[in-house]
Amino acid sequence: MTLPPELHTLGDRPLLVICDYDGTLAPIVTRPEDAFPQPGAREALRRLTAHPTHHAAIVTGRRAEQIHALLNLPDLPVIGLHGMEWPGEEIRPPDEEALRFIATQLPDVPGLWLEDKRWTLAVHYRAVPEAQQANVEAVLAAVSLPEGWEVIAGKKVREFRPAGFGKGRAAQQLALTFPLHLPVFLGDDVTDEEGFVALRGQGGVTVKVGEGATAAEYRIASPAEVVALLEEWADSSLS
Ligand SMILES: O=P(O)(O)OC[C@H]1O[C@H](O[C@H]2O[C@H](CO)[C@@H](O)[C@H](O)[C@H]2O)[C@H](O)[C@@H](O)[C@@H]1O
Repeated sequence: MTLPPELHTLGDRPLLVICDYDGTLAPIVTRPEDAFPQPGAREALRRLTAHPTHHAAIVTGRRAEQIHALLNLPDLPVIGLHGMEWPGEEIRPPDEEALRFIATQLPDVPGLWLEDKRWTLAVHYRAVPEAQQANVEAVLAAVSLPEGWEVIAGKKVREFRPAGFGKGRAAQQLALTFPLHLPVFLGDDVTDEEGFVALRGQGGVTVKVGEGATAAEYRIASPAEVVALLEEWADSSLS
């Protein structure tokens, strides 16, 4: 494993380590309920959460409660639903009419399944036969959106959500909450690109996990490499 050398020496500021979950802390698998953390991820995050100077947080497209169930780290802040859900904050009621309107337009294709997150709707097509996936993408792109809604692309998923959120805003807000810390954002998916752009604008460190075009400054290969970095940062102390 050869990690970008700059990531070993991030300077003398305490770190604010912001991680995405799927594809970053857990390998991508067929069924979201089977996406268990990469070995070592939980312990490294536990140590970062308890660290005297560094901080850690998760920013995810999932519901925060799912991440808490998977990681079992109650003290680790989790921002869920692409920035809609913040620890200790009341989330506005879901727009059920908008969700119904979207659902009525979805295609009935074998293998397609809906992940109802109450506030957003993720349409997964990983199990649709490969030859039909481009067509499914086109149909999902043509769904007529309720006012104030948007659709975002992820790995074999399209997610319908209220506009005005996103990982970029979430990462920015976290960075503003800890202005003395150096924000570091690790993510693997298209939705993480907003986070990379936002934090590059604030002098943060951005790390893309895996292949694909990216706005991140650095790239590493896999969740196993994420764990190696988290362990190293959890070991680091400021002199
Ligand atoms: O922001 P994240 O923490 O990365 O969450 C993004 C989405 O992750 C999940 O779906 C993705 O991972 C699944 C498990 O590996 C995979 O089966 C699926 O194809 C991927 O799209 C999750 O189900 C979504 O709700 C999240 O938005």
